[in-house]
Amino acid sequence: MKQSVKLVAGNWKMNGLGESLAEAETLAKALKEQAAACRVALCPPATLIARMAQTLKGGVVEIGGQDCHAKASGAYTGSVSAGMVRDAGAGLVILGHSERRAGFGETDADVAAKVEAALAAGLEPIICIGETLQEREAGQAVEVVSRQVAGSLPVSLAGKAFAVAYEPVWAIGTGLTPTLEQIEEVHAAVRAAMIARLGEGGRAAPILYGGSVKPSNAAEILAVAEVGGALVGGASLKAEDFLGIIRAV
Ligand SMILES: O=C(CO)COP(=O)(O)O
Repeated sequence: MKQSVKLVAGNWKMNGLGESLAEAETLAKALKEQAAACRVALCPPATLIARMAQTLKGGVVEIGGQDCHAKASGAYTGSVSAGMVRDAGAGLVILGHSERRAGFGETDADVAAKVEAALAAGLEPIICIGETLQEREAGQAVEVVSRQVAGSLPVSLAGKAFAVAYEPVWAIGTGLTPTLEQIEEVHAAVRAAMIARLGEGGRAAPILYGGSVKPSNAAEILAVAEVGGALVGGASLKAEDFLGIIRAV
């Protein structure tokens, strides 16, 4: 099976003010100097994209947004379009994170519309999917992520640069992770759903794992079949932890 180069992306979420900004900038500068065997991206809050793009200029570390609106412009107070995210200096954008699905009511159709907007703006989307604890316990994890892939990935993605991130909701920020067998099972199902949706165009895009990734578990998780990288939350705010994860690839 064709595997693209691994991608390790840090999702800073709504962090990056005061002390956490100082720490994040230290990390960004350390990353710039670091040779990595994988693609590395940082996804700061929208207000910090331009600043981080400046800090990381000339290096290999990429920048991503955490969301964008589905429309290109207009009367959408408080929103930021994909074109604006791109213009600020990002090349990627996280879409459909479970915190947006749960907290802002985003549906698969909303996510698919945002993916179209991201592609139109020249951004590489990282499309997040993942089951809740209740769904996992009901034995529905594979069914849920397969449905999310079918609903959140527009067919126009075939042949484009993008990634899918499998983030079990119950593993985010909890310190809990699925077993390696569970990760392998879901990633295989996600790949099958991507191929069912996009044909051959669903074969190459990396499927990242996200949820309590840290230096101590990164190597074993990233070695699982079909794990094409990691989407890292908490540990991406600490230089030592994020660098440890990158070294583990
Ligand atoms: O939500 C995540 C990344 O998008 C994962 O967060 P944690 O790494 O903090 O569990």
